[in-house]
Amino acid sequence: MTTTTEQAREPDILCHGLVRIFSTEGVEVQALQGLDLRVERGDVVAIVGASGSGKSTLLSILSGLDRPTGGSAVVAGTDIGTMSRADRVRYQRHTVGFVWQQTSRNLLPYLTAAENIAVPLVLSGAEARAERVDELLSLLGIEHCRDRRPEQMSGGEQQRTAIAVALANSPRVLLADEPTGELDDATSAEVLEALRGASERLGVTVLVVTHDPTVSEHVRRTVQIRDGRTATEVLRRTERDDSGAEVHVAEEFAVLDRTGRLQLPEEFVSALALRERVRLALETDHVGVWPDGAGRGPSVADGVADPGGNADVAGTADTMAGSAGPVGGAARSGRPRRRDLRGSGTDG
Ligand SMILES: Nc1ncnc2c1ncn2[C@@H]1O[C@H](COP(=O)(O)OP(=O)(O)OP(=O)(O)O)[C@@H](O)[C@H]1O
Repeated sequence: MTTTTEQAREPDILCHGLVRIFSTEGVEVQALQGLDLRVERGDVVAIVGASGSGKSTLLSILSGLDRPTGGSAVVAGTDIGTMSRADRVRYQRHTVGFVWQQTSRNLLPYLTAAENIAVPLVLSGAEARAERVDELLSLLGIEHCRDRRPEQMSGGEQQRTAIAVALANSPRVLLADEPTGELDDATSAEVLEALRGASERLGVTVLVVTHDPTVSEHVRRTVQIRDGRTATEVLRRTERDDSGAEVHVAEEFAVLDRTGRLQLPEEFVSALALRERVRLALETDHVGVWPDGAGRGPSVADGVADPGGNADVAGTADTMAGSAGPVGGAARSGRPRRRDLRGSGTDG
């Protein structure tokens, strides 16, 4: 039996080896290629990645609109791959809320903000609806939009109303696909802050897919997807420096999956012209990676690595903690041409 303490520790989103293959006219596209992701309860996480990397496919699966071809996805204790049709309705009504990029998908155009927020409450047979509508209008700072239809609101107000609709039935997880895609920078910031505020006040877990470069100012964790897999993560925290001033620190990590695979950053691959095969060596506190054919890599016979003239791309136990920049950091002395990703950078 699962105890309350164990439940509190369970992540709200747990994906293992998630695969989604689309087949159209005999052509197969692997949109997700064994994606692993863990999001703790109450976290706000941004998913970023190039177009076609699999972000929307991931969100469709987590929202119960699509099924994975392989692997598993468990959201707030519900296994998405095995749920029945009835489970799905319950799941979409009570466990997850969604916000899409297009307002037309989020709000009914002929209803006011208050009426839109009431719709999911009516569908689920909730009581005390008027109080809940008031509470959400106030939480999202849109009381002034109560009696306005979407066309009478700004883009940001429409998206904040959409967040209120998504939160109406108190879901554990809020999924947002490009919620700021049609907004200017200032309005995007308002919407991202609204998501963060909702998480802080209600404890809801938020996963937001975005191209918005300013997202880093609003979330503590950004996960990058590349070719259908989680590739790197940036974690941010606030610290005090020696003079007591507040500084924002960002660290970049590579993601190591359960089978030990990790993706090297593109910059590293191109900097050393790594192709097809690389040489690896286990050192006392890190793993070295050398181009094949460099001629000076680790000796297979004695297992001793010779880093001279090569770059050492991996870090210590935390694998690849990097600086605030895309990738890069201070070189260590005594190891020529070495680019070390460890160490903290400040981004503000
Ligand atoms: N229904 C589908 N049928 C066939 N291929 C699909 C389908 N949906 C997505 N794909 C393909 O899967 C891959 C991942 O698509 P997805 O929409 O998840 O990417 P994305 O990262 O969200 O991209 P964008 O940022 O442009 O929205 C792409 O190659 C896409 O063409």
